[in-house]
Amino acid sequence: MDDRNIILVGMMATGKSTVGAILAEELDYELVDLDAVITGREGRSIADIFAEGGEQAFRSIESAVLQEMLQGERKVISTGGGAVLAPGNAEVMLEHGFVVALTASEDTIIERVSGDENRPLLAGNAANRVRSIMEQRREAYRFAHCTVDTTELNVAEVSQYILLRYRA
Ligand SMILES: Nc1ncnc2c1ncn2[C@@H]1O[C@H](COP(=O)(O)OP(=O)(O)OP(=O)(O)O)[C@@H](O)[C@H]1O
Ligand SMILES: O=C(O)C1=C[C@@H](O)[C@@H](O)[C@H](O)C1
Ligand SMILES: [Mg+2]
Repeated sequence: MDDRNIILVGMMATGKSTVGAILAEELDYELVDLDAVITGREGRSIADIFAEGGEQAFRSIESAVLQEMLQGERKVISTGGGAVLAPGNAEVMLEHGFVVALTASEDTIIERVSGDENRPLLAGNAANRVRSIMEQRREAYRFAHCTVDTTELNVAEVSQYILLRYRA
């Protein structure tokens, strides 16, 4: 039986947290939601970390927690959408598990984030921010071992597909 970690990367609202929870349950693996670990340890919201230290402060906490959480095996690690950005993080993820990139169409992401106030990078016109961030990150998720387009799949279907690929 394969004990490698499964690491989910991808743009905001592609389902990393939701699908990660399903996978961890199915495999009886430890669930690590990076955003939740960061807010739990910091005792403040992601929005507050951004407001108080800027995006750079958040990114350095995120990289440190990521590298720590990647140690060990039998974990499902749902990363935040920008965890792939800092130099070296992609390589360390590839070394420590099976990396799955979740994608979705621009319109799908815009619909999934509507009404959610917890993403500081989407402050202002969320639809325009999603378009511009997707453009900036066009190549950022391509390093993954496999990619799943979630636009037409429900979260159970996404999880089943990942399990098939993981066990193959
Ligand atoms: N395949 C899917 N079909 C329909 N809705 C989905 C799907 N995946 C996720 N969602 C919905 O989209 C929203 C965002 O999902 P989730 O929080 O899991 O995304 P995320 O990738 O963890 O985002 P972030 O990078 O901001 O942490 C939730 O309301 C979730 O139910
Ligand atoms: O895509 C991003 O840069 C982010 C996604 C979220 O998961 C959080 O990590 C934070 O809001 C930043
Ligand atoms: Mg998440």
